[in-house]
Amino acid sequence: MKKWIVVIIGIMLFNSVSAENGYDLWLRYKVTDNAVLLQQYRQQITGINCTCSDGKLLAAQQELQQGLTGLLGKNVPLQKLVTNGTVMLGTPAQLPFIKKSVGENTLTGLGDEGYLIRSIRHEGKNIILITGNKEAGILYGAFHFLRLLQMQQPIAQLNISSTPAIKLRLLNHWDNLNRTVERGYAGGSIWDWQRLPGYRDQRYYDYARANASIGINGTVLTNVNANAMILTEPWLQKVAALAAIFRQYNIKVYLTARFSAPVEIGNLKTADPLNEEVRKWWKDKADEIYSIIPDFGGFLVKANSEGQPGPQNYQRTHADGANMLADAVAPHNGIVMWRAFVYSNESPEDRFKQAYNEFKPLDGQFRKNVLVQVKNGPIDFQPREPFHPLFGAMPQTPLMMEYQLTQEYMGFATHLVYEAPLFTEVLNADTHTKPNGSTVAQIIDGTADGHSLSGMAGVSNIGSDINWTGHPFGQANWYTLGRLAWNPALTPAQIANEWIRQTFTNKKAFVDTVQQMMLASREIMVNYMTPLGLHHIMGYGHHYGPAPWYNKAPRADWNPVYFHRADSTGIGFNRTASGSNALAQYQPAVRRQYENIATCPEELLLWFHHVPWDHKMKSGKTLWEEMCEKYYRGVDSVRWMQRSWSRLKNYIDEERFKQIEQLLGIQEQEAVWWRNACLLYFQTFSGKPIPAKYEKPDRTLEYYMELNFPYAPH
Ligand SMILES: CO[C@H]1[C@H](O)[C@@H](O)[C@H](O)O[C@@H]1C(=O)O
Repeated sequence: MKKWIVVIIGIMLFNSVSAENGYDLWLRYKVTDNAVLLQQYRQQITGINCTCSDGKLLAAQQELQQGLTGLLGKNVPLQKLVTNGTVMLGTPAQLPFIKKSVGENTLTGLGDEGYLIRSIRHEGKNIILITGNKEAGILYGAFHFLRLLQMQQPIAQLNISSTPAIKLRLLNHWDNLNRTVERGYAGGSIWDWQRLPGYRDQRYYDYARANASIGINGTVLTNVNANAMILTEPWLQKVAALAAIFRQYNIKVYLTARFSAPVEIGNLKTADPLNEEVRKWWKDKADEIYSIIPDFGGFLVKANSEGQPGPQNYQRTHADGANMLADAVAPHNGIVMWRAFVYSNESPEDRFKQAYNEFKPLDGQFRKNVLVQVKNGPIDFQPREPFHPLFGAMPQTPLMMEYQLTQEYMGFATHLVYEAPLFTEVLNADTHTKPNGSTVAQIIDGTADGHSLSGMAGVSNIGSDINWTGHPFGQANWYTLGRLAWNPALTPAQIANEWIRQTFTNKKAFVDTVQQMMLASREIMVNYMTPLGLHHIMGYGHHYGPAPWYNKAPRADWNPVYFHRADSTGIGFNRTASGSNALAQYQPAVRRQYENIATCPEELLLWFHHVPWDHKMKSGKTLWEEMCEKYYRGVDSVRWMQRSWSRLKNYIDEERFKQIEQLLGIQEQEAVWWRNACLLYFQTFSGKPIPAKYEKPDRTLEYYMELNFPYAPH
């Protein structure tokens, strides 16, 4: 009998230690597994003192108590007394000693969301002070403090101050009201509309905690391909229930506004933005929304793009449309994010150019509370794109960055692709629009042109899967968005390091290996999918797997052949003056570099040039040989990731180890698929064989051309 009890308890313990499904994201708060450090932490942290008067402070205090109790493996009590090791939370207004101890200037510099974490002496005791002018800052400071412990950093002499560089740090959900998610690969939408507002799922709290921990302060709940129903009263009540939860975590809710809503749900005959009735309808609608959700953030709008209605339906401009909505929300301090991802109904000669052509002339015409939201590149979230030429081209308008966390063109939730290198590559690009510094980062953080409104958004990769993002490493992309929006100067290595230590373990061998994998993963994907500036050669519609041969789409610019333009003379899209001249949209310094085939970075070559197959590359190889080399290297590198991962079995739980092992297995097969399909197809133009030194494709081009999604050659 006794033996059985021991066995059962043993199994329970084993399960509680080993059951890891990724739900906790990077907020695991497991007991510190370094005995020396644990002892120190236990002495340095003895209790929490908080003058909690407000929801955000309460959230900070709860998180600290939960986190510290977990990390220290003992109860960390709330206490009124100040003792050695007290973690004290409060604003200078609540704790007047702070002003003297910290200094007024330092406090002013923190703004509304910044924080200080300091080891100080107070009432003769050594305490850790977490303060900010507003409760929001303290919440962020509390999460930073927990991060230090999760990363096993020293906390003896803390003197940390931090403020966000970007004001609006947002997730964009492409979630539909029927709980499907456009381009979502991690299950259905986490918004349980049917049971809202009555049922407040624990997931909403955990979602908010995760976002707050990385500084995300807003979420657009609904798809940009919008449904006007969300703006009706019963749905707004559901939104209000979410807003009530998120508010405590300093997260505002935003909605997408369908431009034709006045017609669809308002019974008007028109949605013309200059029509008085229409304008009044939106004003009344905004008033109604704010009466239900007093801190509503505002609207995100996709208009006159891919069939969505917009002001151009009435011969009005994007500025007319945006300003009408901006006027409606302005009395409530709301904002409008108007997307620049537009392309017309007819196939353009070069889709690259359309956003710039439509928006640049409107610079200066938008209201103060409008931001134009621009995708990182000119086409559509490809594995590599040059920076969008609108960055720097509209100095009078705050431009907001839109990244895509969900991996629509990067292997869905199947491939391990860490996106931080892609994001920072764009941020660090110099637009050359100002003599003294005008990187994309400086454009979007508002410093280049003196805008106080600034923003960065990521199209969410979150769904109802247990681990939120489908692929366990998808969490890192969500994590990255928040951290980069807070501080665009962070490097991919820093962010990866933080994420790995919190999500898995601090063990050096694991951290080093996984960090290397993550940092390499984006370029690896580029190599096996679209090396040397190839783009948009994926399967039509579903966007999964290679289909460079496809030419049957209803419009030319949805066809891969439109983008790669391979023929017997060469491959690539000529966007120089002798071609579409899209390069004219960049500043001369950028244009000159890209338009000269000798100075154009090879990684962007086929974005801008139609290059002969025997063109000599920097390596001395011909273009064709180089292309083969890249595709083969891409596959080899996935195999390297597999080998690296296989050595890590003993460092983490079996569940996540196996998941990632299996996913890497599929990624390897699909990298081979991309490589073979693309090279076999392009070979029909290059006229040269795949060099004999490489492993031979074991399938024919016809085989790949007949594959139909979702059937991949596994
Ligand atoms: C929401 O629609 C998406 C569409 O599904 C997607 O394929 C493309 O990336 O971009 C569109 C957009 O960004 O509006």
